[in-house]
Amino acid sequence: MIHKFSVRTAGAAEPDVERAGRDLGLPDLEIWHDYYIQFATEPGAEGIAAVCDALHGPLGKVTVADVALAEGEVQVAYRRGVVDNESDSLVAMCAALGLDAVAGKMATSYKSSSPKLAEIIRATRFNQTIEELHETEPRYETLMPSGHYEPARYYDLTKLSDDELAELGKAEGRNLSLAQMRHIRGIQEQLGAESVTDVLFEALDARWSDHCAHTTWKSLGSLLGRLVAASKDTQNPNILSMFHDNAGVWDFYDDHAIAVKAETHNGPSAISAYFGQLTKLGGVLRDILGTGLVADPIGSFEYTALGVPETPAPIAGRPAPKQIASDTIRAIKEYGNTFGVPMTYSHMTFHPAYRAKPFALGGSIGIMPTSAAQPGQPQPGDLVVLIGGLTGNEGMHGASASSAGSTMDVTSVQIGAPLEQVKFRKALVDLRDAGCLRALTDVGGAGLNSAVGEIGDPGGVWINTALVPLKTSALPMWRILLSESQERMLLAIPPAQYAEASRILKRHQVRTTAIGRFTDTGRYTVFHQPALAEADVLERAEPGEFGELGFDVPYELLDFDIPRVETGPVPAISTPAPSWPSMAVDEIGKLLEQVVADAEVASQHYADSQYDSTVQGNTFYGPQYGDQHRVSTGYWAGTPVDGSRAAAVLSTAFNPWLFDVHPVDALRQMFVDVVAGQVLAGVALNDICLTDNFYTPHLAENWQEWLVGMVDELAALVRHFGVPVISGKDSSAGSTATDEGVVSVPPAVFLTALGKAPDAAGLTPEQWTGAGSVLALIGPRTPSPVATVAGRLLGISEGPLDAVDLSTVDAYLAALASSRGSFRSATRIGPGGVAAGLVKGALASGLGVELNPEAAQAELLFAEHRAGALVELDEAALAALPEALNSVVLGRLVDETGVRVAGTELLTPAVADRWSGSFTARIS
Ligand SMILES: O=CNCC(=O)N[C@@H]1O[C@H](COP(=O)(O)O)[C@@H](O)[C@H]1O
Repeated sequence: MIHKFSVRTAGAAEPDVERAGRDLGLPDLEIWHDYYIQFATEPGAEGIAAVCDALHGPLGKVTVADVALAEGEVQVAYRRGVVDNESDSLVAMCAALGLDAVAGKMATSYKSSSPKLAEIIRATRFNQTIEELHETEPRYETLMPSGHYEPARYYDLTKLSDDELAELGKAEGRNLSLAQMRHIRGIQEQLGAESVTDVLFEALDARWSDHCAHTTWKSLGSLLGRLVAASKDTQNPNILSMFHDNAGVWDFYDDHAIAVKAETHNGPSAISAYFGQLTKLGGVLRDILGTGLVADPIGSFEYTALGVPETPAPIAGRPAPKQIASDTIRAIKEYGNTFGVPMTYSHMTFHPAYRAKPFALGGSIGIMPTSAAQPGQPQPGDLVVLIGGLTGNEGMHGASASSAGSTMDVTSVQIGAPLEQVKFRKALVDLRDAGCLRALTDVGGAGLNSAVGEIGDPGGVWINTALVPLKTSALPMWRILLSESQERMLLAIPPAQYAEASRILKRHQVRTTAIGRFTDTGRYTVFHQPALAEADVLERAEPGEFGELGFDVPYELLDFDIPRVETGPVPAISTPAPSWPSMAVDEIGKLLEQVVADAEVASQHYADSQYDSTVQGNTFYGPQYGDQHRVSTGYWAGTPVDGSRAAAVLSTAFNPWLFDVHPVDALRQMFVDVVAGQVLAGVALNDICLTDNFYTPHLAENWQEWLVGMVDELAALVRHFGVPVISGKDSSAGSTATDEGVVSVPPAVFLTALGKAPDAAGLTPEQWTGAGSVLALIGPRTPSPVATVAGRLLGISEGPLDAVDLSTVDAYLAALASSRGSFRSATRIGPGGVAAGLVKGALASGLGVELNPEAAQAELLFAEHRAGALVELDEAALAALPEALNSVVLGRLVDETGVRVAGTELLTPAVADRWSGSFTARIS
């Protein structure tokens, strides 16, 4: 029997619901969760009352049982085939209450008197790929996912023609090419086997995907190798681990190290922005946990570029940009806040090239003892231990479909459940400290196949998929292997440590199953043998009879050589350089109103304020500052080691409009921007490292040339500045076939910088400190209007980017490091240029600035000098500033708030309002 429990707010609507009601134009909106629970034995009135009590807790909620959906209410629930993560928690909760539940399901209900309720919810809060919308009470016969084990399929590839091979390679949503299928036929022949299984096809489809094997980068001439070689050449002693683990590891202070990683979830976020964005954060936090022998996440960051909110989705049925925006905010809030990690940076960009497939980047940094910085190596006989969430029929082909840019369907969406990850986070740290771990890795893209296959390489490993705890009653072997169900980790535990490890995991309520053993056979072996129990795995290192064999293949047969693609030089673009128009002060004022309303400049407080940035108590600075208004900082700093003032400093640089114009020149500007920003904050040049996230199209003109050109430029910059790149990810399928034709993202790379400083107190503050001081512009200039916010608004779209001379930057950085101490405050110059910096400086501090009359020119105010900064200093300190800072005085700070030039107030109420409200108005 199934009972329904609706947990509703007892009194006034919660702020979140009120906000949602306002956003959706439904002022009387009510939102609540319905939990359906299937019991093996009737719980009775007392049991039902106990469940009600447990569900609503003491927080001003009431739970009503078995109340059907009424008129004026709509409910959104997962489709019947999609298994709900809450099911497990509901069953566990009932067990704790002494009730015999077998399955559960959660739904969200909405109520309003508006006749448009269903229409609005369908358009904004509903994902038809994985959800169903009910206007009357749904009838469930059972909540138990039904199914029976489907045996593996066997194919004798030696008997198939090329056409048949090609067809088989693409069957069931696979993305194997004919060449790859021929290679698999070669494996069959070398094994002397009569047939091979679909399990092997699927395993190799994932293993050889761009996501797992970086095929695009390899085909263009070992691009990753070029970056690694350049980073090695820096001989930077802070590099503890680079590109050979789940994250890069940078030496810190006090015998600690910091792991850093960012990755993207572009493909999934285009289908389900909510789950794509949720799992981008979950996935990257797991990467940090799975680095070395466990790093503990101390910060997350995220960046999303999506289409213009006022435009529809270019593919029918896909979420429109506005929905992606609100789903993103909801997802980031739900994962980050629940996991308990401070948000260090978040930003949303609206750019038409991302309307088909957003740029969904999630990142994290974590702290670890230096002794745990290196990844472990499983030893023969060690147990393969799977911990965390259950495995279900979701995230299928996530890695290969996103790599191939092919259609992703219902089952390719990953579903996140942050609480599951909260449980094993602490358990992993305890396991590390108790010396129980030989090695570990996260389970994410390409599921167990990637985790087991990679951690077992080259020594050897076997697993029994029949031991994997499932959400559904049955899944075929290949689905168990490929499922990208979230919140799982894979551990290598020596048998002698297993008892202790299980005790620790049990204490943290983490599901733990030994599913196989590491070996010294050099073979990767997957089979399904229900007769081999976990106790047998714990007892003996040999599997015995395989039962149904998926594959048993030497690792050396699993390599697939990628043919080399030759590329030409990056295209030469010669367009004349436009100049800024001359503008009267009132025209400057009008332009400023528009500039501050652009999403690159406007306050994103609506989103930022929903993300917890102080949890853990280590945040020293950022991600916002300002006594009067909250303005995004140019960097975040945290002090993650107890009792130490040493700071980790995080900052980013990305601007798609620059990459639209010239990807290689844009990369140079972004590199110099992020590095100069770190030096400005107070980090020494050789204490900075980077992570890269390349997101490039695969069907746009010259995409290969641009990609190679960008990688070579990045390698050259790494060598020049001695700033290494220590981790990264390439997402190389940024072109999407849409109803309007192919839409491609610009070839681009997002840069994240991690720096360290011995004392957080020595970092540069950004808030203006007081009347009387002088405000100056410093740094190498990039005066072109091209790709600036103001330039876009003025319709200037053609022309080159400014060249940045590296020796000028060298001299500037040296001067910056030596004279930084004389600045009372300093900010990076970002989108919107000096003018945006002045407006934000005044709004943040409540102080004002009187600009020199000659400052009233468009170029000075709106050019985005990307390596430069706005600095505040005492007049007396001006004379001592080194030449290489290239300083020019802009004006003087005064008590009366505002930005005044030639007697005109530029910071009008309209400017302030547009800066505060534009972002919110566009996405809500
Ligand atoms: O599973 C959680 N997260 C980590 C992860 O490995 N995700 C994998 O990346 C794909 C998106 O790639 P993109 O479209 O950005 O190139 C996604 O579909 C997953 O397979």
